[in-house]
Amino acid sequence: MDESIEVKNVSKKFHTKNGDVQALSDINLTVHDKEFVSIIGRSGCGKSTLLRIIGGLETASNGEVKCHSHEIDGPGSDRGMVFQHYSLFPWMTVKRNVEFGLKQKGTNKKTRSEIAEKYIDLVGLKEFENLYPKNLSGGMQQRVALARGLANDPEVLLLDEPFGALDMQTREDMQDLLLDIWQKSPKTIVMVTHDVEEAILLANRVVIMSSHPGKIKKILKIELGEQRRFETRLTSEFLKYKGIASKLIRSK
Ligand SMILES: Nc1ncnc2c1ncn2[C@@H]1O[C@H](COP(=O)(O)OP(=O)(O)OP(=O)(O)O)[C@@H](O)[C@H]1O
Repeated sequence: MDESIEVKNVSKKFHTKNGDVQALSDINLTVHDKEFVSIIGRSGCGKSTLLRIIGGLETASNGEVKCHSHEIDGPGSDRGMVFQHYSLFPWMTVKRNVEFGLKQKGTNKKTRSEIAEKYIDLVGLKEFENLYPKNLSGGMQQRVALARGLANDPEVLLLDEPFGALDMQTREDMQDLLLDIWQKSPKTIVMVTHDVEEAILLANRVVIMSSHPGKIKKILKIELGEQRRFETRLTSEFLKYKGIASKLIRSK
């Protein structure tokens, strides 16, 4: 399998007026092409910092980070990010928001309209494509953000707590949707989450981090097959993984 993301000996220190914060220490992680990796750990363990370094929004203090063998030195269209707080453009309709990245890439009007409509339909917002973000609920805005991330078709999709602000039911619907999309057309995804079940249900591997400084404690391979659904959570294998991961997160 080809390597998509390579993180080698990465450390990150933030300098603040109250002193230095060692957010990450000696992180080594390889994400393969079309692999789904989730990152989980206690608050402050450096999950978002690691994802932001991969996204090129933050630079590592030490070590190297590569995407398809190219050193990452800033954001790039090969890596798309979806955040918890949607970051939609309030002055653009749903459709324009989804089309935005395609327009930046120079995709012609007809093609970007077709692609945007496909993903808007996929996330169940067909009737809302001409509305503005302020007229949508949080869950709907999150679906727009996901549609935009997918429409850009980056080689790597980086998701930072993408469903964190949603109620449980909407969150589960979104997880099902993401599973469905990933099973139909796999792509490399790295997702940060606080939710152990979400991490296990969606991923091929779960990276469990420890805090202060943020380190990788364990990488858990999840062998639940490709055809996962909401009901997979009820299986004994799933509960076994949940038990192992929960214990690792709590352990010192
Ligand atoms: N820009 C920054 N300046 C200073 N310190 C920072 C900055 N960003 C993050 N940190 C610190 O780095 C550490 C890791 O933060 P990070 O946001 O990556 O953790 P996290 O695991 O994503 O947390 P959470 O689960 O609460 O979102 C924390 O101690 C945080 O205070």
